[in-house]
Amino acid sequence: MNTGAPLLSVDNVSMHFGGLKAVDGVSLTVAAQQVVGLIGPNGSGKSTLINVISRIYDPTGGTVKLDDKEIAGVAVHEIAALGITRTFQNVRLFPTMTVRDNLRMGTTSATRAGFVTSGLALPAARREEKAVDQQVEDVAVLLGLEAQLDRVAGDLPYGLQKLTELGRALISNPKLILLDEPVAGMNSSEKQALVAALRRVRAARPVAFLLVEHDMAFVMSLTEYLYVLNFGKLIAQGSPEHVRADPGVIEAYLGVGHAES
Ligand SMILES: Nc1ncnc2c1ncn2[C@@H]1O[C@H](COP(=O)(O)OP(=O)(O)OP(=O)(O)O)[C@@H](O)[C@H]1O
Repeated sequence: MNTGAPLLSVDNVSMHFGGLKAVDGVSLTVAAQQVVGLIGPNGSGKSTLINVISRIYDPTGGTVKLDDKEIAGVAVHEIAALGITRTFQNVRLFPTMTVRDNLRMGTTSATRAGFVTSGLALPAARREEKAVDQQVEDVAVLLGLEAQLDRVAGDLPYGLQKLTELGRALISNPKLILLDEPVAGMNSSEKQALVAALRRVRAARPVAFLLVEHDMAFVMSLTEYLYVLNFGKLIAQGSPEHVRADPGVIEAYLGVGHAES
């Protein structure tokens, strides 16, 4: 699947917190429109790596490139305009705002400036606001959220809040969405709804995903390629079938189980 220059290229990235090597010399790539999984036992460095890619952390070492351009120096609030958006392990919506307004918050700063200045009723600003309205409608239809647009986000069931968060990540037409444990806390019908929504998104939009998840059934059903972290280091990579049979991966997971038993 990895033909041509990768969309995302993580090269020898480390993130140390004092003496703790949370991520230690990790390299991985994500091709355009590919769905890649990042798995590993608790504390293996998955979220830390997602936080480096989304510019929450400046890595201690290594480089991250999007479309062959280094993203070091890009501010965290500028990363969506570059083409990388994300969802969080715990839902981070504006709970008192409507779904529609939460989705609007995902538009990039250039578009939002248009939205604010539309108070001046400039024709260009009005056109831009209409375009944002259309983007919101399109994403809501794609995710099955059209009936929820005027509901207050905090009143929605958990699964719909997670879909709203995905919608917010989609609204700026990113090249890459980082999903940090998207099904954590979901019941099985909510998980199925998310899998179906992600399949629709893939069919409709040219977007790649890098997803961190513990739920193996979810990972196996969606990803084309997997990377496995343990104690901050990459210990395996390959197709889901290949990784599932890798003795080092089985040991990493069983090791956790043994330590707990
Ligand atoms: N801001 C921080 N300061 C200090 N240590 C941190 C920080 N963030 C993470 N760590 C540590 O780095 C290591 C990796 O944590 P991380 O959250 O990236 O793992 P994870 O693989 O995402 O785990 P989980 O699956 O449990 O979410 C852990 O030992 C964690 O305690």
